[in-house]
Amino acid sequence: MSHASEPRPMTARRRGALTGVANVPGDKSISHRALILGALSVGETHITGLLEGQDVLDTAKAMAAFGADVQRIGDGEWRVHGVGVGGFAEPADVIDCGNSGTSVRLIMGAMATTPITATFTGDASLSKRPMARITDPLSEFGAQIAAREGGRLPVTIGGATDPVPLRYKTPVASAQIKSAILLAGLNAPGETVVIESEPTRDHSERMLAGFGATIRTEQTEEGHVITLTGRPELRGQPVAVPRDPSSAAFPVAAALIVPGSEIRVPGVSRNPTRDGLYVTLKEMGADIGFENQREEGGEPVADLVVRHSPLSGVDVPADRAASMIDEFPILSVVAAFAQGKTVMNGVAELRVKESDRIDAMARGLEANGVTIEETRDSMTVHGMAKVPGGAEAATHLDHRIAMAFMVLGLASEAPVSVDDGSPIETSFPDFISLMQGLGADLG
Ligand SMILES: O=C(O)C1=C[C@@H](OP(=O)(O)O)[C@@H](O)[C@H](O)C1
Ligand SMILES: C=C(OP(=O)(O)O)C(=O)O
Repeated sequence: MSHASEPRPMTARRRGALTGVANVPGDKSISHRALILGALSVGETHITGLLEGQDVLDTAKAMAAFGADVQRIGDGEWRVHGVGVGGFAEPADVIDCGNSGTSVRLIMGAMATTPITATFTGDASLSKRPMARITDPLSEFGAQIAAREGGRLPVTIGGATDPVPLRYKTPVASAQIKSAILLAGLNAPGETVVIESEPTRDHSERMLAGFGATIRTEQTEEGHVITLTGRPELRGQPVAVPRDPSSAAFPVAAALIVPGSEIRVPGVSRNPTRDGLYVTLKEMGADIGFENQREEGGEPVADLVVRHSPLSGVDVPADRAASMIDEFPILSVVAAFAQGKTVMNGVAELRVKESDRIDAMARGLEANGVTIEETRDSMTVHGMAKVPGGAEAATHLDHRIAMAFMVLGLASEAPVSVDDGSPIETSFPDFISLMQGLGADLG
């Protein structure tokens, strides 16, 4: 699918308090994995609550291209009949992953140990992002790789004919690297082992176990060690996707900084490997309640109740970064309204997301009157009683940058604009209507 949509300028303005219920979309990470594991299973996977954002739709289309039967049967309700581990067919065309790092990296892993060839492309943002972190370990399984200079897309992978299992220590904390290796390990004989220095989101491990793989996680002197036994027969499963804590972060942040607000965000995943933003906001003094804590679809979930709160700046430790890696843009907006400074440590990975998120936030916040300092792997935001606003921020094809600046404009003195809000489609297609439903003036 091609995503060369027209740029969509957007503006957000201060108005009254935000109130009501925010039904945020299904979790993006779990949605991708439900489709991929469904495609690698025998029998039917019935998915409810799937995020129907462009990133996930690109994964669905790719799974059909590799031979799975993928059907949409209603709002967020999908059915996948898979081909089984090692059963992928060679796609007839190039696999265009659009803006989605998760799609391209996990799918490269999923096909790399099957003797077929596939070529992967993406949009201008994805074409700048590093892929050698995935293709290097995949070549150790026996896959043949051809990539553009610097290991960028387009990448062509000739899957290994006789894959060998891998023992691999990830060079950076990344669930995408871990997941690509585990998915490749599915069709290698013996045990594939991934060692992480910091634990990253564990949806692949939870879901692989749920689909019938033998997988275990141990904390050893080497680090966080995940061991998968190859060549399982995965069986299709029902998957109820919980709501995405990374998407919930935007209405939650807006309610915290807009005076008088009180909102409810039901059914949000509270997976501890995704919880760093919420831990940080509580430390800052945020009034967030976690009601009706329960288990849904193998994940802990809760209903969030969020009220406008006076906030104080904090130091976010580097070892928390992986558990909130996509939330730093919106945290930097919240930090602008806190008393004192907020220091975000160990965030170098933000430089290789859909945009260089440190640079994108720093330039946009500065333009809107906020003082921010950056190093290669840290960001410091100086909070202020009144945030001026009044400027446009560039979003660089990055949905989280676009949503973060829209939230800024809901509480700043003057309106805030972005040059292009169209990337919001990738992860949160109903963002504008959901925020308008809470009383926000944006669009
Ligand atoms: O595995 C996943 O679903 C994701 C992992 C993270 O990327 P990295 O693995 O590159 O940190 C995150 O930023 C991305 O939005 C989703
Ligand atoms: C980094 C992100 O996604 P991806 O890597 O899948 O493009 C994100 O959603 O913030």
